[in-house]
Amino acid sequence: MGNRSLTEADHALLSKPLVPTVSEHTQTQDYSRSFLDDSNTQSASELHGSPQGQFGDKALTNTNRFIPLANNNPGMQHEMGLDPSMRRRREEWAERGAAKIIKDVVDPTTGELTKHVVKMGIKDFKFGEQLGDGSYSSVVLATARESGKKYAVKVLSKEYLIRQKKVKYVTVEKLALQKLNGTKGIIRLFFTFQDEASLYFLLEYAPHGDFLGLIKKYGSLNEICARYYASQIIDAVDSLHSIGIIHRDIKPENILLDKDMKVKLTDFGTAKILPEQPSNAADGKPCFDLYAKSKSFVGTAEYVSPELLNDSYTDSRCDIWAFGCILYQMLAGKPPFKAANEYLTFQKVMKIQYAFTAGFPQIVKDLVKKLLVRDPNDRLAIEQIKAHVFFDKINFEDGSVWDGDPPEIQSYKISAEAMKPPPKVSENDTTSKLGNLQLSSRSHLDNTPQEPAMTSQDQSVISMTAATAAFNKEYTGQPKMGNKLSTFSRSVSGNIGREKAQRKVSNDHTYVPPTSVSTTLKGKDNRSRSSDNLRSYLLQNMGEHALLMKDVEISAQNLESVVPDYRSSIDVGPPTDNSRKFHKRVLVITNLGRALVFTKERALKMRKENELELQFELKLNEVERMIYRNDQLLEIDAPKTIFIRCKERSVLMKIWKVINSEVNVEPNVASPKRDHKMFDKFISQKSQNTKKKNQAPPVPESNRLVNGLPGSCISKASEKGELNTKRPTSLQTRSSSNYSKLLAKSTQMRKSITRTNE
Ligand SMILES: Nc1ncnc2c1ncn2[C@@H]1O[C@H](COP(=O)(O)OP(=O)(O)OP(=O)(O)O)[C@@H](O)[C@H]1O
Repeated sequence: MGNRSLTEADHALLSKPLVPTVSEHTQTQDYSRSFLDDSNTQSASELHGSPQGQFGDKALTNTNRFIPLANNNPGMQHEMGLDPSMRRRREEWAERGAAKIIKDVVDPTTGELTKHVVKMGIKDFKFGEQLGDGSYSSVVLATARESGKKYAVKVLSKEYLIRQKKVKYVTVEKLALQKLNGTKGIIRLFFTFQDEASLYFLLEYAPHGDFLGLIKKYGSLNEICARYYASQIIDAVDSLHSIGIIHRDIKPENILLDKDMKVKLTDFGTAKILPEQPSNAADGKPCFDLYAKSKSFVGTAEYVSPELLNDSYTDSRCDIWAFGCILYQMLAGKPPFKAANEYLTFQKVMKIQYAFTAGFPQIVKDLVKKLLVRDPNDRLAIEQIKAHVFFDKINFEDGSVWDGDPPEIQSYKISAEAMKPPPKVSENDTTSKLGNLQLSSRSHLDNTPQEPAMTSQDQSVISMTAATAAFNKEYTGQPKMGNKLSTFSRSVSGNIGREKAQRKVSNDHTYVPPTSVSTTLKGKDNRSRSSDNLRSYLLQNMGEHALLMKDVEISAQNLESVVPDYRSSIDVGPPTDNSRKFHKRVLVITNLGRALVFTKERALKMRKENELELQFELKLNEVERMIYRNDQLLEIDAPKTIFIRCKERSVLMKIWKVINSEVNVEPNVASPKRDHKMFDKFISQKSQNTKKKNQAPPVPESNRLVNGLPGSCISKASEKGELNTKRPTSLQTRSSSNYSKLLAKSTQMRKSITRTNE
C-alpha cells in the first residue's frame, strides 16, 4: 500500500462492502429488496487490523489490478499454499465482503415459498476471458456456478483506487447505476461485492462488445443502422437526464451492445448526479437543474465539448455534443475531431474544426451541424433532436425504439437518396412531434426555454435551396474573379453565418427554379461573357431542385492563380475555424452529381479571402461514359456533356471513382500514355505529399507532447509510441486545476515551437 493516509471516503469504501443494489427476477430469485442490511459494516478499528494490508500488498505487488483468473475451482486452487492466518482472513472476507441476496426457495416437500438470505461473492463465479480494460478497472466474463448465467464483472483494485484517488468514481458509478436500475439502454448492475483486494461490480453481460468495435468492423454504418442506434443512444441519454444524471463520457467504447444488439450505456464513473430541485410539477416528477455548471475536467478528448475547453464548464449538453460526435462517427467511420494527440484534438474541438467526409448523407449532416455547435445554447435539445427529420419514422413515445429487431449491419454507401436535401417538414408537423414528446415535462426546458422557432428541417431547406438560388442569382450576373468577386464571394463565419448570408439572397424558403437563367446563359457564347477563365453556363433546370450546368470548366491556370495552394482536398465541410474565414477548398460530387467546388483566394495585401463556388448537377443514371481527355480534363458524357478541368489529377480520379461507384462506367483513357497505374502512382505520391504538408510542425524530442501534455508528465509506456494505437482514453485522471496548468503549459510550448518553425 502506498504511503498516503486514507481519507474518510477511502475508509468507507474499504470497510463497507458494496451491498446488493438491484433486483433480479428469476424463477428462484427475488432480489426485490436491493439493500439488505449493513450488518457487515466494519468499524474503523477493525479496518486497521484487517487483512487488507498484508494480503492486498502481496496481491498487488506486480500489478495495479487484481484480475480473477479463469478458473474452475478457485476455492481449492487458491486455498492451497495459503498459511492458516491468510486462509482465515480470506474466509472472513468471503463472509464480510459478500453480497447478500434474498432468494425465493421452494420447499420441495411442502411446495412452500420461503425467503432465504444468500451470500454471493467471488467463489460463486467462474471467471473467464477479459472483456475489456478501462482506465481504472478490468472487466472479466463471469459465469454463475449455480445458474450458469453469464455476467460481466468489473474488477477494481482497492489499492489502485486509493493510490490514484479514484474512490469517488466508484462510489458515483455505483450510485448512478443504482438510480438507473432497470432503465432501458443502461447496463444493469445486479450487485456488488468485495474481497480483500478488489471490488466487484456484477454487471449485465453485453456479449456483442462495444459500439466502437462495431463501427471499426464495418468501417461505418449506413443510415438505417445509424438511425437505429442513434435513436437508442439519444433515448438512453434522455432517460439519464430525466433522472438527473449526466454521463459526461459518452463515447463508442462506453456504448455496449447487449445480446439483442441493442444499446447499453456503461461506465458511469465520471457521471454527475444532480441534486433534486424542489418541484411544483403537477405530476410530482423530480426536477433537476440540467444546466447547472460543473467544472470537473472529465470526458475523452475526441468527444469532449468545447465549453469545457473554452470556458471550463460542462452541463448536460456535453452529452448532446458527444452524441453529435458519435452520430458523425457512425457515418464517417471516424470521430469528427481527431488528431495525432490530445492537445491537437483539443485545438480542433475548441475551434469546432471538423469536416464532413465526401458523400456524407445530407440529412445526417443537417442534424450533426446542429449538434456540433460551439455555444451549448444553440445546440439542439434532446426533444429537438428527436423531432429532427432524420428520426421521422421513429416513435420515441411508445418505447418502440427499443422493441424492433436491429437492422442488418451494413456500412454506409453513398447513394442518390442520401444526397437529397433533407425533406421539408411543415412547422405543424414538427410542432406536433415536439408536443408529443412532451416538451414541457422536461425540466431543463422548463428552466431555460430554448427557442424552437425554426426547426432544423426548415433551416436545412433554406440552406440547400438558398444556396442554389444564390448561386443562380450570382451566376447569371457577371462572375468575377479575385477581389472583384464582390457579389459572388462571401466571407463565411460558421454555418449560421453562411445560412444567414444565403437567406439574405433568397428571402423565400422555397426554391423557385430561376427560369430566366437558362435563357440568359445559354450556349457557347456565354463563355465569352465571362471576364475570366472560369466559364460556365446553365442549360436548363431539371426538376424542382436540380440545377444542371454544362461545361463547367476550371482551367488549371486559373485555379493556380485563384488558389495558389490548391491541393487535392476533396472534402466537404463548413468553414473550419472561428476566424470567419473559409479555408477549405472543397470539391464534392454527390450522387445526384451535384458538385460543389469551393476555392479560395487570399489577396495578400488585403488579407482577405474570397470564396468561389460552382455547382452543377447531373443525373448519374444518365451518365454514359467518362473519358480522361488528358490528365487534367475529365469528360463526363451524359445527355449533356460536362468537362471538368483541374490541375489535380487526383481530383479527377476521385470524381471518377465517386461517379463510377454509382454508375459503373469505366473511364476511357484518351491518351494511351496516361493509364490507371500512372494515376494511381500520382495519387499515392500526392497523398504522401499532402500528408507531409498537413502534418503538425516537428516537435523537438525534448518538447514532445504526449497525450496532449508535456512528455515529462507521461509514463514511459506512452512515450514508446503506444499512444496512437490506443483507444481514446478518458481524461478523468486529471483534476481540473492540474489539467488547466498542463494545457496552458502545452499551449505555450506549442506556440513557441510553431514560432520557431515559422
Ligand atoms: N457489461 C459488459 N459487458 C461486456 N463488456 C463490457 C461490459 N462492461 C465493460 N465492458 C468492456 O470493458 C471495457 C471497459 O469497461 P468500462 O468502460 O466500464 O471501464 P472503465 O475503467 O470505467 O473505463 P474508462 O477508461 O472508459 O473509464 C468496455 O469498453 C467494454 O469493452
